[in-house]
Amino acid sequence: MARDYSRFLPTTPGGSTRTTTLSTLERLGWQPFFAQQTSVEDLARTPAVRVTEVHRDRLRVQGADFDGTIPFRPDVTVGDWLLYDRDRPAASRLLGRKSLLKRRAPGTGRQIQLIAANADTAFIVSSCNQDFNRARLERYVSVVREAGVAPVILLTKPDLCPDPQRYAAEAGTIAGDIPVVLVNALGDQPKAALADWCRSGSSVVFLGSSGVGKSSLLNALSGRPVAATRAIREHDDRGRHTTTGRRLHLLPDGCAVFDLPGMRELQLVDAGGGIASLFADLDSLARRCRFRNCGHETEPGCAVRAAVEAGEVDAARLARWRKLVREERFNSASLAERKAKDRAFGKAVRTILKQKEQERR
Ligand SMILES: Nc1nc2c(ncn2[C@@H]2O[C@H](COP(=O)(O)OP(=O)(O)OP(=O)(O)O)[C@@H](O)[C@H]2O)c(=O)[nH]1
Ligand SMILES: [Zn+2]
Repeated sequence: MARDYSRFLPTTPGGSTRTTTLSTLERLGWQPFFAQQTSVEDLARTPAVRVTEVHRDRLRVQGADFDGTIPFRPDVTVGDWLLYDRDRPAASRLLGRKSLLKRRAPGTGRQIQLIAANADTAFIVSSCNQDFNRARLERYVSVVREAGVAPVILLTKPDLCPDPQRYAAEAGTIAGDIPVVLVNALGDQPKAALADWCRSGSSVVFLGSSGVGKSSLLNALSGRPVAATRAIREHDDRGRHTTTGRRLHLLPDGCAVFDLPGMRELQLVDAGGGIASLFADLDSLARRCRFRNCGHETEPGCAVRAAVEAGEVDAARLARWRKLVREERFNSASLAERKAKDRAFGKAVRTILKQKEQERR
């Protein structure tokens, strides 16, 4: 990223360097939402900086005329805004987030991992081939909406498919208000096709399975190879995991793109609100079930099953919804809750064993 040297240039009469300084911040994604949390005095004392890279031990932060590092902090992720404290960088104030993508960390601890903060738009990328999976798209849409990010569905590889419109039509029925874009990630289409969302000062992220073209899209937008695509990585003896740091690429036209190697496949976490909004009809039907915790399977007085039987609700859609809700419940149950359940189960087992023991005597 080029430093902003405008403050070293003579100011034009009537103008001030302040506007140029501000525009550098705006290029980094500074928006009224963040400015509202600060004051002119705050900013003079502790300038606003954005976290543009996350490494194991440090964070790279960039501001209007600052580009440096601060020690790693677990409560901060790429895309966050901080008020940089020169005297105690590690104590820099974290500004409230516009959006936050997070996931359950893989492994047994299943802690929450912060992935990317303050993204405006998430491109949910899928290809016009066997990768296309409606349930998975719905899952992504739920996660993204719950995170406070606006979803856009991108369908890549239309050039390799005899009937790409079929995929676009199917994706269009997931939710009427989510834009669906067919785009060849390898050609010169991406810039124009994504221009509505990749505006100066906005932050976007590509999410989706491996191989759908996320790196290719990022490269197409930046006009040069910034992300190693799979075709290249496969010929690279250093292997696939050469770039593990998460970062924010600042494109020449002022749009910021998250690059999240190995983190783009999200597990549902706290996506309840997103699922409810995507399946609003089923969600409101479920409120009319006799039992509040109805599983919509065999329970009597189930309004959801009644609607399926009446042909008002598609059974496959109900199945996808149930799966999403189940997965979300599992992922969102805190570790403590799960431990409590395990303990209760252990206790029940011990009670039964004791009873059996007594019966035998
Ligand atoms: N023909 C065609 N090939 C594409 C398109 N998009 C991506 N590819 C190819 O598909 C392969 C995977 O693309 P990548 O951009 O590396 O995919 P990715 O989503 O970044 O993959 P991961 O980094 O593994 O998550 C590469 O060989 C690309 O050249 C497209 O729209 N059309
Ligand atoms: Zn029910």
